[in-house]
Amino acid sequence: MKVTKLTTYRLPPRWMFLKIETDEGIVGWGEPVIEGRARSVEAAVHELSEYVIGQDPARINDIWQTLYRGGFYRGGPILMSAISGIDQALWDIKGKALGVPVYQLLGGLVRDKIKAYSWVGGDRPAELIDGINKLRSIGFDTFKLNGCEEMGIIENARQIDAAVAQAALIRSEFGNEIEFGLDFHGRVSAPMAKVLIKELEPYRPLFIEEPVLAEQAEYYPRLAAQTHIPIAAGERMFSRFDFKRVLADGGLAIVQPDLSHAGGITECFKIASMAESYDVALAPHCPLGPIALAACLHIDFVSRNAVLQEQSMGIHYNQGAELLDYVINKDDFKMSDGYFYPSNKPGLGVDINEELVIERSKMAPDWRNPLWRYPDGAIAEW
Ligand SMILES: O=C(O)[C@H](O)[C@@H](O)[C@@H](O)[C@H](O)CO
Ligand SMILES: [Mg+2]
Repeated sequence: MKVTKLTTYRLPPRWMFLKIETDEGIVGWGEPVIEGRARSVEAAVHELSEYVIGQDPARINDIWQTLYRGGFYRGGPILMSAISGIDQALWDIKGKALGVPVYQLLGGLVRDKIKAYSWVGGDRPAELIDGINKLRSIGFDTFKLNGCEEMGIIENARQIDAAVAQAALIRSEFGNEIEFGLDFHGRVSAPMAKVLIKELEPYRPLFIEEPVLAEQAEYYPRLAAQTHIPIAAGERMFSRFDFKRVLADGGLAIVQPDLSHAGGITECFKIASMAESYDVALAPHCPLGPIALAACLHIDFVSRNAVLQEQSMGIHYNQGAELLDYVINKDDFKMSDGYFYPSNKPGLGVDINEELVIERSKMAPDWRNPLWRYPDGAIAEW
């Protein structure tokens, strides 16, 4: 079998799908994208396609190594997201050619289901109680919300208290009936992370995500030493080589590689195993579409240290399309009582409605995240 064509479709809300065709008629789908830089990743996919077209799609490892090492420069969000989507599509092809789900090719199920969590509250957390109640009614008991709004490098007590108040409100309303992660979203400086985490201790969030920016990863062990709250990060790390330093330095209780940014199934399977060797949990990051989510689930179903799966149903970013809009059979994502269950379909197990994809790709938005500024006009981390 040989790869014959790579086609990309930028789509609402802010996604990109990649279709890889072969000379035997088997097609694989991937989701290479960096939210807000879709066109850059699209260019990277097509630049890398010369190393994929004409190749045997079964040789995923060799293609991955060629894409990663073949251009001298390597890593980073754009190239690794392009590699991720190509990798996902190649695994989809392999599973379809062999008639088995990808997780069977990775050693089979290590669990019967994986717990999902849902975002609540949006960019500037609001209506948390209503949001959580609505999501509880469809089976979720684990949530994630932004831990704060803009946070100055040195912030005043009012902002700190406002951030803490939302955690206090959730605990006072729901006690320990539900769990919630707080995503600092990289908005918090290292000095303020110490202050905010200390004030949050009494409310016992399930984890604190990206307490500082990935470029400040040396603070993870220092922050972990001052708190009992598990620290999570990983969406802005792009290969084993980013994760190895962080795992060796310690501090992370949960790694959150993104299957569409950190090298795809091939690389994230290895990252999951590296994390397990440090007794670190896995919770793949996935605010994206159905192909990315399917790729995450295959890794969840073969990784003992997988604990939680992010998914984007109802996420505040999904304006113009929802998670399963482009999926022909919504039951591909069997979900009940807040858990996802493995699909028995071959490959990634997602049948994409290509006709709809082609039609909606004609109105693909150039999504951008908001640009936040402090009162003094300086750029704030969003
Ligand atoms: O945890 C999450 O889902 C992420 O922090 C998410 O909010 C961002 O990755 C966003 O998608 C960037 O545009
Ligand atoms: Mg996050």
